[in-house]
Amino acid sequence: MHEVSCIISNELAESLEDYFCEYVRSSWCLLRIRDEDPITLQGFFQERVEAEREYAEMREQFTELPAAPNWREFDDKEWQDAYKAFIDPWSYGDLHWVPVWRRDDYVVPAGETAVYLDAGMAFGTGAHETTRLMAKRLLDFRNAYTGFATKRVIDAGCGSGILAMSAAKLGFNEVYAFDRDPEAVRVSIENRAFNDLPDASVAFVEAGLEDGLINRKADLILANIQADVLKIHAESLVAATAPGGVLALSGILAEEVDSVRAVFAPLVEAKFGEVKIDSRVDGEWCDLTVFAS
Ligand SMILES: C[S@@+](CC[C@H](N)C(=O)[O-])C[C@H]1O[C@@H](n2cnc3c(N)ncnc32)[C@H](O)[C@@H]1O
Repeated sequence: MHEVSCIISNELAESLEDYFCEYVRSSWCLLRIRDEDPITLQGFFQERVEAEREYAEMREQFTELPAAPNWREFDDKEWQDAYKAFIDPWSYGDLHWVPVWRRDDYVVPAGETAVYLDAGMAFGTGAHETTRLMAKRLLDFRNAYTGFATKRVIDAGCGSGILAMSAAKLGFNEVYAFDRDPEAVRVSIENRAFNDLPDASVAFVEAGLEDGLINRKADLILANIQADVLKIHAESLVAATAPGGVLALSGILAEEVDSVRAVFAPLVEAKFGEVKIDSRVDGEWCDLTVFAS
């Protein structure tokens, strides 16, 4: 495994976030451990030539990136151990997210639900606040319905498949998940197999928000994608929400929540005649959840 990294300015980090969103670049991340630290651009690749190609493409657009970034090579075991050391099981209510390599030593109480995961290069280890906010909405939804098994769930931007598989394992039998990143779809399908879920129990499809929601309706939509993208696709997200359903949005920073609400509220009011929107906070992140009446 090859790591490429360099320190970048806050302004460049903002532009790169938009770039990563526009072009699928799942091998890259922006890292700041403590508030006072500078931001590091970091990429992980199996092949160094692939890293060099993507970095060179980025430098064409962002000329302030250094010509000679830092390179580090890990052997596969060292890399796997470093990655695994960061990820712990997490549970909320009766739902447990367990790294696959902890399958044998993590005890799931009888009658509770475990989802086994290896997110690999996809987003969705279960460690992020934005994912956890969605788990809470999923459990609220499950708890609100006794006949819940007939409810349809969509996971928009499924990453590792963590939310879609949680829905399937909690008993929802019409779960449709999509992501525009082919690597995320590959990882999701692999995770579905780790969980012994039949293919038909949760569909994982490569699609973007512009086409993934066409002709679809769901009683619960979970969309943990960044605020700007949610705003662009607000009409399709509201259109895909069934009457009486729930549209749960995440990936929203606290300072962005009002602007997301301002885009969604009039659409919800126009479609459902009433606006019931709730928001929860976890660290610097918020969700925004619409209850369609
Ligand atoms: C923050 S991750 C969420 C992953 C997972 N659902 C979770 O909650 O942990 C966002 C995911 O949305 C995908 N994504 C971003 N923009 C998208 C778009 N326009 N259409 C579909 N997927 C998108 C990304 O590839 C990424 O896997």
